[in-house]
Amino acid sequence: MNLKQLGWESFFENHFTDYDQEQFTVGRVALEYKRMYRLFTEHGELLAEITGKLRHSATERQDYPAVGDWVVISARPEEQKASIHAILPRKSKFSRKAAGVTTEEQIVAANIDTVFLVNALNTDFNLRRMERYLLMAWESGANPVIVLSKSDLCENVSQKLMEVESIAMGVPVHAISAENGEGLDQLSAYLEWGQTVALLGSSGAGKSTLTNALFGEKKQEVKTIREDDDKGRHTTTHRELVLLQGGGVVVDTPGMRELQLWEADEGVSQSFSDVAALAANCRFRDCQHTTEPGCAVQEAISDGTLDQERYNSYVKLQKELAFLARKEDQRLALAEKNKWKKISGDRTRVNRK
Ligand SMILES: Nc1nc2c(ncn2[C@@H]2O[C@H](COP(=O)(O)OP(=O)(O)OP(=O)(O)O)[C@@H](O)[C@H]2O)c(=O)[nH]1
Ligand SMILES: [Zn+2]
Repeated sequence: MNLKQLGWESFFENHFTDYDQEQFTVGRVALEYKRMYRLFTEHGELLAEITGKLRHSATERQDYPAVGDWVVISARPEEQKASIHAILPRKSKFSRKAAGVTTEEQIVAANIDTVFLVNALNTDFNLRRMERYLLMAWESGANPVIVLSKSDLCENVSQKLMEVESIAMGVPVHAISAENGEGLDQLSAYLEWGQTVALLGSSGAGKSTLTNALFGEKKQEVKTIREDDDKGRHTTTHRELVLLQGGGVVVDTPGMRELQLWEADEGVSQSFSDVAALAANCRFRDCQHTTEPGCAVQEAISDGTLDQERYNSYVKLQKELAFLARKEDQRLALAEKNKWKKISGDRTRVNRK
């Protein structure tokens, strides 16, 4: 496998120079099991475990490898195995709140260049949802592209395109149909050699159909490793990174389907830069945009330049984010405490020797 095709580039290379090049090489995580990782490497596919040292220094879930991560490994190609020593810094990442009572960050996929925000042009069409997806995309560090699918089922595509462009804030918007192939060629620019693409969108939006239409015949067969377990020998074919022939990589993880909003402060200001620009013109610095005199936001709503629903959506997201931030603060305090417990625990063990 060619590292460049897998998405290896100077960003990662620069970080890899910190490691001994004689001893280590790199791989990209294609699938995550409970304790094992399936990696794409120069030596083909390897099955890897993280070293005790890495496990020991990991205090949070995000300290463990995720699909799409580039990891520093020592490879044992003859056994088709490897050990993961470190995770290289992530260029972008999609996270979600890990299930449970605490809001721990769980990384769903890392190092995505472009994310297709897929929304169907029929009954699925919902600007408020698109705003949320945009927010997640900005927050992730990947470049969003809005894909309006099922254009064959829509009578007024140009009207819809205009509506979307009003909230898209300069993000490219493409109307496509996997059914009749319309617009598909516009997407190929994002799928060049070495590029990593992911798709986000609600169930039924047409992600799988689009994936098949775009990549169906391009999927590269990956030589599978046979592995032993107590049930005997078998081969797994499922991968969450899909390699394309002559192209890049598609991330296809179930986790992307369940994404929730996570700490998206920066995303809010980018997605709602129109609201932020208006708010800067309010007479009072601390204007709450409710009943204050000289409120530019309320003015814009009443003269129709700002859509009331868009503003409501902004307020709602702000509230959700404030709530998440409070939970996150509590979680960080706890993580810090646990880290110190772990460190002082180590010291106790050392002292006892
Ligand atoms: N008419 C038309 N139907 C489409 C198009 N793309 C997808 N569909 C149909 O929409 C339905 C849902 O498509 P999927 O690709 O399974 O949607 P998905 O987003 O992958 O859904 P999940 O797997 O639940 O996340 C299927 O019945 C598709 O045949 C299109 O361009 N035109
Ligand atoms: Zn105001």
